[in-house]
Amino acid sequence: MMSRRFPEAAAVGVGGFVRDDTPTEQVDRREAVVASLAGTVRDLVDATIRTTLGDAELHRIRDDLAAVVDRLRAGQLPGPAGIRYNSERRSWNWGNAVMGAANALAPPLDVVHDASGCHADVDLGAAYEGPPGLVHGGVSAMLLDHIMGETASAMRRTTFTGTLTTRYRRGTPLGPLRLEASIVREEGRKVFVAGSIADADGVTVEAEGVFIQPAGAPAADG
Ligand SMILES: CCCCC/C=C\C/C=C\C/C=C\C/C=C\CCCC(=O)SCCNC(=O)CCNC(=O)[C@H](O)C(C)(C)COP(=O)(O)OP(=O)(O)OC[C@H]1O[C@@H](n2cnc3c(N)ncnc32)[C@H](O)[C@@H]1OP(=O)(O)O
Repeated sequence: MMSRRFPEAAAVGVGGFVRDDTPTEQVDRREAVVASLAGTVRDLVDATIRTTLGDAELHRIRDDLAAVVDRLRAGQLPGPAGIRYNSERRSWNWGNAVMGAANALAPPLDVVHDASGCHADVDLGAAYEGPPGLVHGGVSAMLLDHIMGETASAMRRTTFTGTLTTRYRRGTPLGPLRLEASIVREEGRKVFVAGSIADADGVTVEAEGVFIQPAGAPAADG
C-alpha cells in the first residue's frame, strides 16, 4: 500500500498551489481523459456496493482490479494533486474531494457561477448513503462546504472555511439534488455565505458559513 503521508511530495513542492504552464488546450484534453477514467472507477464503486455475485467471482474480480492498480502505479505523482494554474488562469485540481476530475470519490460537483452566487445539480448514488436511502449528513456538509467556498472565493481569491453550520430540516434522498449558495455580506477578510440543498419537494439542508481570506493569502486579482 502506498504511503498516505507524503514527505517526499513536500520536498518537491507538490500538493499546493503550483504554477504549471501546460497550455490550456492540453489541460482540457488530459482532463477529459482522467474524467473518463474516474467515471468508470465511480461505476466500479457503485457496482461493488450493489453486487450480488458469489464469493469466488468476487475474489477473481479483486485480483483483476489489483492488476489494474499495478498498471496505474507505473506512473504516479509523488503526493496529492494540489491546485495547478497556468498563465491563462486556467486552474485544475483533479484530486479535489468534491469536484476533482480524476477523483472517483467526488460525485463530481459541476459548479456554475451565476449572478447571485453558485449552483450545482448533482445526482448522488449508493456510495453517498447514510441513513437508508438518504444522503449521509457529512456528505451534505462536504458538498455545501465546497459550493459555499467557491461562492466566497468568486473565482478571484482564496478563502478557507472558518465555520460551517448546517441545519438538516429533513432527510435528503439519494438521487437528483440542487445545491445553491450566495454571499450574504463581507466584513474585512470574512465572507458570510448561505447555502442549501433541495430535492424536488424543496429544501432539505440549510447552511451558513464564514469563509476567511487567510492573512497574506494571494488573490488572483491582486
Ligand atoms: C496564487 C493564485 C491562486 C489561483 C487560484 C485562484 C482562486 C482560488 C482557487 C480555488 C478556490 C476555489 C474554490 C474553493 C472551494 C472550496 C472551498 C473548500 C474550503 C475548505 O475545505 S478549506 C479547508 C478547511 N478549513 C481550514 O482548514 C481552515 C483552517 N483554519 C485556518 O487556516 C485559519 O484559522 C483561518 C484562515 C480560518 C483564519 O486564520 P487567520 O489567521 O487568517 O484569521 P485571524 O485570526 O487573523 O482572524 C481574522 C478574522 O476571522 C475571524 N475568524 C478566525 N477564525 C475563524 C473561524 N474559524 N470561524 C469564524 N471566524 C473566524 C476572526 O475572529 C477575525 O475576525 P475579526 O477581524 O472580526 O476580528
